[in-house]
Amino acid sequence: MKLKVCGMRDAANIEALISLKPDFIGFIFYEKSPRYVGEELDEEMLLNIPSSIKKVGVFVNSNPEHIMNMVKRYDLQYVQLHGSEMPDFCRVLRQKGLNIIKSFAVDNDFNFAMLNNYKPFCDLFLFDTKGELPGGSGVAFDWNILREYDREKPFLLSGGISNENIDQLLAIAADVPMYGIDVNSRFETAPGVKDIEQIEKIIAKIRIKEKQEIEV
Ligand SMILES: O=C(O)c1ccccc1N[C@@H]1O[C@H](COP(=O)(O)O)[C@@H](O)[C@H]1O
Repeated sequence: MKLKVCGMRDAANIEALISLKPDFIGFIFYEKSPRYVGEELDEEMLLNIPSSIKKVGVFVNSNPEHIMNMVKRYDLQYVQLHGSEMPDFCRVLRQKGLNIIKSFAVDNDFNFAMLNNYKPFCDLFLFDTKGELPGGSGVAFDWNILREYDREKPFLLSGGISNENIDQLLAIAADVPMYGIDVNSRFETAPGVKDIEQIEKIIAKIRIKEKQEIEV
């Protein structure tokens, strides 16, 4: 199971996170977020992140020119579209060579059939909790609804994931295989600053579960 750690911007915190080798690091380019990268994100430092760790830019209903500029400036390998972007928007960006993660706001009434039009134009889906904010709410949805998903397109799970609910999540993942999880606000000591010890703990839990599965 892959791990994405989202909402990073502090250089020392990013350095510490890199040593844990997450699969993805996310940077929020949504100005209204408390985790917004701002204008002072260190380009040089981002360019030095090992290529095995994929850099993801998170955008909410941004225009394609801005997205392309940020991709080039920070050498982003993925864009996460976390607003109400339509399939054609994903298609246009993907045609420009970008890897697309499209997020969807999920509640108990979520209709998975609406994903069909997105499938040809996305690399990964991301299921987050529906709420008043576009993302970063720290609230989980009832993951049992994932059993209704056909899993034709691999997905990341997000929304309020923490060390308190990871065991429950891993139990669901045994029935509903997921590409990875995306952790964010429940691991923060301050907006945009992650508690590295807590990240180490969740990685250990994921790895123990994977080891148990190999042994069975
Ligand atoms: O984190 C934010 O502030 C944010 C703002 C706008 C769009 C997405 C955002 N983050 C994404 O939200 C989910 C869930 O985060 P949380 O664990 O509930 O805090 C995650 O995918 C982040 O990438």
